[in-house]
Amino acid sequence: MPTLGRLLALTVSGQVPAESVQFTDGGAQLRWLGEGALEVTPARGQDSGLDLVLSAGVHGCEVIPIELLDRLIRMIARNEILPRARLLLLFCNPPAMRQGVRRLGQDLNRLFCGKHTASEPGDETRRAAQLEEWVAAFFQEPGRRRWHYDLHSAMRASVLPQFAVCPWMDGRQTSSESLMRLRHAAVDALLLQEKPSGTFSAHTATRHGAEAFTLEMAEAPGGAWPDCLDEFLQAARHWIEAREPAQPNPALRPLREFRLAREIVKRSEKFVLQLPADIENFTPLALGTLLAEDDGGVRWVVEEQGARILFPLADIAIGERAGLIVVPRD
Ligand SMILES: O=C(O)CCC(=O)N[C@@H](CCC(=O)O)C(=O)O
Ligand SMILES: [Zn+2]
Repeated sequence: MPTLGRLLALTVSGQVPAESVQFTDGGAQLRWLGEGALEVTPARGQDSGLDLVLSAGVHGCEVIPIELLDRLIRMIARNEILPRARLLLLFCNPPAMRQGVRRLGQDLNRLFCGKHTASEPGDETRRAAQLEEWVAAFFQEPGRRRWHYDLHSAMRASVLPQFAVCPWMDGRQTSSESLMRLRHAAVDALLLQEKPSGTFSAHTATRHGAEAFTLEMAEAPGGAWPDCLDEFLQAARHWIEAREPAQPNPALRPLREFRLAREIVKRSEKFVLQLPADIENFTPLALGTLLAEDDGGVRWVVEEQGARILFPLADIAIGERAGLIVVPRD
């Protein structure tokens, strides 16, 4: 296998590869761009006109997405997957990956869309700028299809095991093909964001017009690898090979769509989340349930029909998100 197929090991060990350009046996070019970044160009005559970014490790503790991307890169390097798309493959936050933590300084996934320029300079702001530069160079050619899947893992069980977050965009339209693609990747639900944000998928969607999603992959409790992760790998392989599903699989249930109703934000040190620490994502919430309390008698109570909790987290700084209340989309 070309040594660049070991991008994850190179990234974690901080090594610079001896050769920055290599070829697979099938003639695809692998080009190391810098720490954690590999560009793949299909063999001559194989390019289908798709530019695909797959990223993982924005949060260094989310190991399942890192492992999924590593597996795909190795399969490409071993010529087991023959790319028919240009690929930009990114391990986004090497220092946090080395330490196995979500973040070392600032949350990298809040610094895109240029927000790094207005933040305290540090490793994360520099990395966000670098990732934005690589993406801009990658998406340079007009007229090509642009997709980005930023792989995450919510680090807790979920009633709907795999889900996607669609960033807000002015006049956003999610095509039926992109929804079908998510369903084929064993994604159960889609959350549509209602306002601009500084996530990586928001950046590629709003700045480069890419069809971009944050994908929250299922957990593998106790190392038990659920089938939906293999289904995702199979779908990702098809994206890389530019093979669209021939026709909708009638066995697939439609994607369940949700929208953000409210964001619970910690306002003071007195903030207390009144939910079990191990509550699953997408747990239904009864009307009137007390979710959190904060200074000055502030009470977060469920007021929305069909509400569910997403990303509950008590251990956060003041001003940060402690959870999302989501509701089914009409
Ligand atoms: O906050 C959590 O519980 C972890 C899951 C996570 O990292 N989610 C992403 C979502 C990004 C998006 O809204 O597209 C994040 O918070 O960055
Ligand atoms: Zn994450």
